[in-house]
Formats: sequence, structure tokens, C-alpha cells
Amino acid sequence: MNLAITDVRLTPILVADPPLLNRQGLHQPYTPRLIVEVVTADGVTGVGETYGDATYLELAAPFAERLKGCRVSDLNGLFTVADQVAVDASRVENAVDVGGLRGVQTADKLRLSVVSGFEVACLDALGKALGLPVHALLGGKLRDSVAYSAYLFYKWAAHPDGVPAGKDDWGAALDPAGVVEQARRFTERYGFTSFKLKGGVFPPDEEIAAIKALAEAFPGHPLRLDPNGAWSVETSVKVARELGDVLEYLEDPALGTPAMAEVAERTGVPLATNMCVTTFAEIPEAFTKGAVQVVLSDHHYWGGLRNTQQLAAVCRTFGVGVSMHSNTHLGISLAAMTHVAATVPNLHHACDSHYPWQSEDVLTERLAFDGGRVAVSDAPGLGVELDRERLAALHRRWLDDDGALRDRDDAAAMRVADPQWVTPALPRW
Ligand SMILES: O=C([O-])C(=O)C[C@H](O)[C@@H](O)C(=O)[O-]
Ligand SMILES: [Mg+2]
Repeated sequence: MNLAITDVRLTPILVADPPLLNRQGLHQPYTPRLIVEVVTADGVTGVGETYGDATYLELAAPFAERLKGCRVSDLNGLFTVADQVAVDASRVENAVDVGGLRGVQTADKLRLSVVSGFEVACLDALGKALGLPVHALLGGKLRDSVAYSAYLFYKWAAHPDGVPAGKDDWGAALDPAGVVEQARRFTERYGFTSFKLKGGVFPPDEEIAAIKALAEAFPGHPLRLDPNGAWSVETSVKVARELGDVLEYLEDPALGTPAMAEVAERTGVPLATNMCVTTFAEIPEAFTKGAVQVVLSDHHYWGGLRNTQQLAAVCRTFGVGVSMHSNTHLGISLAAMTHVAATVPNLHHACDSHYPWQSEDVLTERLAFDGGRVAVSDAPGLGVELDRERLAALHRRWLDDDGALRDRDDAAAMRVADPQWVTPALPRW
């Protein structure tokens, strides 16, 4: 068996995205992703997926060049290769990232986000070569399916007039009744039993009312609210007090570990994060201060599936829960998330996934949610197959774009409808 990588293909694509609202603004009608393929000397192809904005592409290309000749089993070596690729310092902020929703942005985190796409592609190829599913390469599954939660968004019915965009049939959700209606559709279509509302869009009282309406419509179901750090400590404490008895957890109510620690100290509501703990370096301060009770891992920016397992082990050591964060992603990443989630013993919360919002995919067959769960595939590798025609079509869209959509920019999308819009200063409320 020759596991040497002889070819690497990088295909940037633009994927349709509905008009979802968050505290930055509005999702653009198309969002960038990068599809990674590694091909071994034996002709086995593995696929991976990661962020597709320009900064990631700039790093992925030289990384891919260096990978030729390495073996798909050299997973630890991927980090060594990544360290050899220089990151242009002007491309990272060393502060909260430009998208503003995923915590600090550093050169290392950028590297890890690129590595993750390649790690998944290598695991897929290795699994196919050995006839083993990815979860077996990660030590074996502990469950046959993984629970996901319905990811509710405040939403417009359509993208702003004049913006070329696909259509969706979800309708608008701009008040408690609209949110409950969206949640009902999620349960009808996918069987989800827990719900997360993306907050930070409307004043907290309106979002409190939406959660209360959900609690009334779905009594006893786990509920979460995530304003992406839009609130002050005082506001966070007030919301936690109002919603304490219905929330499973409150996600990133305030920005940064010190603020989260203060909120945690003053309320009994567990706090989750995908913003103040997004790297191993951020763990000691957050865990010793008791700032978070659940870390939402994202294998993209934590550096892959095996780093996600390591994160879960650290969380277990400190008695901190673990679950998964999600951004706009396709079926390759959902398959990867499902494989790793199946191997994590201390996964006690349903994971986030944007996948239901993505009407387009690059797979021959979409992954299905049944009772809110995704079955863990036992087929070799990830258990997914690329649809090359779909991939080519979405790549064509990327090629045809004049550059406006090649970097995700939710504030720019909002400015089309509201020219005065600027990313709100934090805390907003
Ligand atoms: O905090 C989170 O869960 C996210 O940031 C997830 C996504 O980025 C979501 O907020 C979005 O895409 O608008
Ligand atoms: Mg979040």
C-alpha cells in the first residue's frame, strides 16, 4: 500500500446562504468554502473542507505544495508542515477576528483552520485505503448516531432587493412567533429536540421573549441563546436571571474571559463558549476562573478531529462540558463532525450545525437528520462521495465573482439594505 500524497486539489467555492441575521449584520447570499482533496500514489482520494476566505486560500496553496510526498498517515506531521508556512502578519489581527464571531484571530489559529481541512482529507483517504471508517481511526465510535440541535436564526424572508441570490422557503422570523414557527419547521423537517437561537440581533428583552415563547411551545426541551458577546456583564446577569429556569446554557453572553467569569460567578446558568476559548492557550485562564462550563469545539479552528479529541480530554479533566460549534458548512464537515463526536465520551449536549440552512452541497447524497440525529457511517473514510459536477458549478460561481463575496462580510451584506450600518461596538446592550 502506497500512502504517499502525489496530488492535492484545492477548490474554492461559493455556497448559497439564506438571509440570516447576527450581531455583525446579515449573511451574504453566497459564502466561501474551500474543498480539499488529497490523492495517494495508489489513486485513493480523500476529501476535506474548511473556511474559504482569501486568508485561508493564501495559506492552503503553499501548504498543499509542501504536502506532496508526505503520507496520509503522517497526521502529526501536518502541524510541522503548517509551521513552515509563513503567515503574512498584516493578514491577522491578533485580536477578535474580522468576522467577529469566532474569537481571537492569530497566525496559529489560521494555520490550524487550514490544517483541519487537510487532516480530514488525509483521514478520509487513510480510511478508504485501510477499509476503515474515520471514527475507527480515531479510536472507535461510542455511539451510533450524534444529536444535533436546531440552529434558529432571526431571518429576513429574502436577501435585499436587487441582490442576486437563491430563494429559500423558510420565510421571515423577526419576533417570538416567527422564531417558534421556525423551530416547528425544524422539528417537522429534521426531528430536532433542542434549540439554539442566535441572538445579539434585537434588544435583549425581545430575545428573552423569544426564548420564553420557545419554552412554552416546547416544554422541557433544551434551549440555548447566543448573542456572540453582545451584552455587558449587567445585561448578561439580568438575562440569565430571567431565563435561568429554561436555558440549558447561555452562550457567550459577554465578550472575553474576565467578563464571562464575572457573569458565571453571579448566576447559576451554565455558560458555553466558542469565542473566549478557541485555542489551547486560552484554556488555563478560562478554566481556572470558572468562566465557562461548556466549550463548543469547532474542528476547523481547533486544528482537526484529533485536536478536538484532545480538547475534550482537557475539558473532562477540568469537569467542563464539551459540544460543537458550527458555521456555514457542507456535508463533508458534517460527516467529519459526526465521526469525531461519536468518539468523544463526554459529549452530553446536542451539537450545533448550520447544515439545514445550506440548500447546496458538493456530495452525491446529502447527509440526513433523523430524530435530530446523524447516523455515524461505518463505510470506509468519511463515508461521503464528491459530486464533481456540483463542485465544478460552485467553483464556477467563485470564479465568476468579482471578489465581493470571496471574503465573508456580514456587515457589508447588511449595508446593502442599510447604508448607515456599521458593526456595532460591544457591548451593544
Ligand atoms: O457563535 C456561534 O455559534 C457562531 O458564531 C456561529 C456562526 O458564525 C453564526 O453566528 C453565523 O454564521 O451567523
Ligand atoms: Mg456561539
